[in-house]
Amino acid sequence: MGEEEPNLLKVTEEVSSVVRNDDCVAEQFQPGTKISIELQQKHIQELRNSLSSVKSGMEQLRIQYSEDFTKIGRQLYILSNAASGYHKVLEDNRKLYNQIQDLKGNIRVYCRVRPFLPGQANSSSSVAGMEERTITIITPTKYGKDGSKSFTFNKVFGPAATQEEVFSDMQPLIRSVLDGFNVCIFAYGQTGSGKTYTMSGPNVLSEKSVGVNYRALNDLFNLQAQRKGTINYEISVQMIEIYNEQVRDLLQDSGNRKLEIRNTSQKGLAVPDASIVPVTSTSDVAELMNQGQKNRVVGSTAINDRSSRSHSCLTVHVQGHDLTSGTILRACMHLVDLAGSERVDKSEVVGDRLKEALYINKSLSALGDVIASLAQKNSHVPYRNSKLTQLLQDSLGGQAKTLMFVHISPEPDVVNETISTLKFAERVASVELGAAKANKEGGEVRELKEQIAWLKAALVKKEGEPENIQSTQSSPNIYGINKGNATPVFRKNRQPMEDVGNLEVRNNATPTQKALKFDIPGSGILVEHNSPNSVKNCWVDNAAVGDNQFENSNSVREQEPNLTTHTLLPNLFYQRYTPGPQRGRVESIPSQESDEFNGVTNSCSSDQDMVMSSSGRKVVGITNGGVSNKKKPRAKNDNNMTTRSTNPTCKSPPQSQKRLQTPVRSSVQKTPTKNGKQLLSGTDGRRTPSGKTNTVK
Ligand SMILES: Nc1ncnc2c1ncn2[C@@H]1O[C@H](COP(=O)(O)OP(=O)(O)OP(=O)(O)O)[C@@H](O)[C@H]1O
Repeated sequence: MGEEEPNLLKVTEEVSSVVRNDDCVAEQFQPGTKISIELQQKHIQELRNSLSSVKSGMEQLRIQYSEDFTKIGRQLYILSNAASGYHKVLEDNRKLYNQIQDLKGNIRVYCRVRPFLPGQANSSSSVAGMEERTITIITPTKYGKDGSKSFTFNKVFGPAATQEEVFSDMQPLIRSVLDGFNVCIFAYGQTGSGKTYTMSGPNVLSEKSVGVNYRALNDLFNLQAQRKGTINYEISVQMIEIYNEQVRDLLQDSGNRKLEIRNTSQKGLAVPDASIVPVTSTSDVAELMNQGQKNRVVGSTAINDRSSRSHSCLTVHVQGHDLTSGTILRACMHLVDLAGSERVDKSEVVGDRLKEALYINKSLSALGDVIASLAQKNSHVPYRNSKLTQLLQDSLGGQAKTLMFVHISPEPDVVNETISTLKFAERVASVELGAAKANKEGGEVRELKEQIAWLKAALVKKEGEPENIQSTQSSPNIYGINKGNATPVFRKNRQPMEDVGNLEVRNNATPTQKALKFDIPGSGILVEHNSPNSVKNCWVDNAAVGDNQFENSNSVREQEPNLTTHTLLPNLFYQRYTPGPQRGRVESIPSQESDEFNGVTNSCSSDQDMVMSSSGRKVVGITNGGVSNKKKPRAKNDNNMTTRSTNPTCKSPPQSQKRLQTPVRSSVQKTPTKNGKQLLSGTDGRRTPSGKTNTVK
């Protein structure tokens, strides 16, 4: 404690001196300092106040902004909704437009613009603008005052469009093949504009870059699997090319022979001799496409180093069997990659390439002529001027759903070609084909086919009999079928009813069947020219077949010497007996339209097409025309008629056949006479459109 005291004193002294000093200072500055401190305090207070008011202002602003943002957000939301609604409306409009086009049967036209290729300067493009359905091209002044021209199509795809986008837009069309509609998609455009890219893909394929062909089949397989429980589908493909006006099989690697495009043919194939390969998976398809692409003729030109020198066509055949209703549907889809039109001065081709170019241009110009005729609704359409138009005849003039994919290049130096391509495409879009029809065959048609099969079998038997028809007229057993062993022949040659219903020719068709060429109802028509006696006994043909059919039957036969009667029969028969309101109508083709008629059957599904042709717009239906007209009054005498099918020895027909037999049997029991003469019945018991039965003398 003694030590601490001096320290304490020292500190106290120091403090007192500081206080004194301060007092002195305060005394020195007191008046001004006090004022300034007060001022500063005041300013500080003011600053504080203004800070807090700024703060509250800021808070208000923040609230205001957030309210505004919320409002803007809401409005944006409403706007975006409206925009998407607008797009939906646009999309709906497009769908409705497409539906109208479907109903009118317009050929749909999609346009795709190729991007600039790597290494190309892309500073300027001839495409001035694109919308959903419109494309505007910058034109040389002669095409328009404002230097641009617009074209409208069903859909326009810009250079950035992916393969997937392109495919998804045409997917519904492609899918309709499984509902029995024939479909044709063909890629058109100047050389190097991207047709092969769209249809097949680029040279090196990836999952993303594969084209329509592969995607289409893949999609069909998916649907096939989805519908497995209800419909059984069989899918097979053909791949051909038309090179220098010759049709070649792309699925045959060696010894490729020239094929013919048929007017009517076995199984309704347009090119029956081309390989047809069943496919069940995408790997099958990939393999086939590789093979096909490998076999396709390509060559290098100044415009495209892998230019297709041929038109190629992948045809997908579909047959579906509805497990519940029993309905059979058949349809086919052509996927066509046309060779590109080219100006030979630009493509700088010589020799073989030049020859190819000339063939390509010639066939494309034939296509142009066909389109022009169709657009003008001319009665004569020159389908037969090229193999290409023959192949596409059914799609361009038939009841298929057809889509043309027009391709253009963006380079300004080909703008003239671009414009003529787009003009052509506009013309194509104006062609109305009439509503497409599904190739479905319901129970009634199948029933009739079964009857034919049965009758055909009876005739097979009859052919083996020594007696001719004339000599047996008075006998109830006029065909003597009971004398032979009808049943085994019938059964041996008869195919399962389901198959016969489709009237397909099987490879196991026996020589006996082939020998029937002149002796079945359909071929009985042919007999008329050669054997007048026989025709009197042709109890189906004369009742309903017009003269033109005789001619056409002959022409078919001349062109297709190898066709069996199985092929001829259904076509001719179904021309006459079609279900529905057109049933029983007869084709009458003016001679100047022979082109059209000859090709009308160039069909994916010939039976059905013949059915359709009787109701199609190109066919003049004359119910009472031709021979049938003459025979019609005889229908009144049904009860007095006898018929081949009265033969009691014929083995039991299919269920449906029994129905037809009934009136015939009763006619046998009644006296088959009129005016004291015995009559040979021409009735087959089938109803004519008027509900009467067909009869012939
Ligand atoms: N949409 C596209 N995206 C990217 N490249 C494309 C597109 N379209 C085409 N190409 C490329 O452009 C080139 C020419 O295309 P492509 O061979 O398909 O033309 P083309 O119309 O079939 O020609 P040609 O008629 O001479 O056979 C190819 O290299 C192809 O890969």
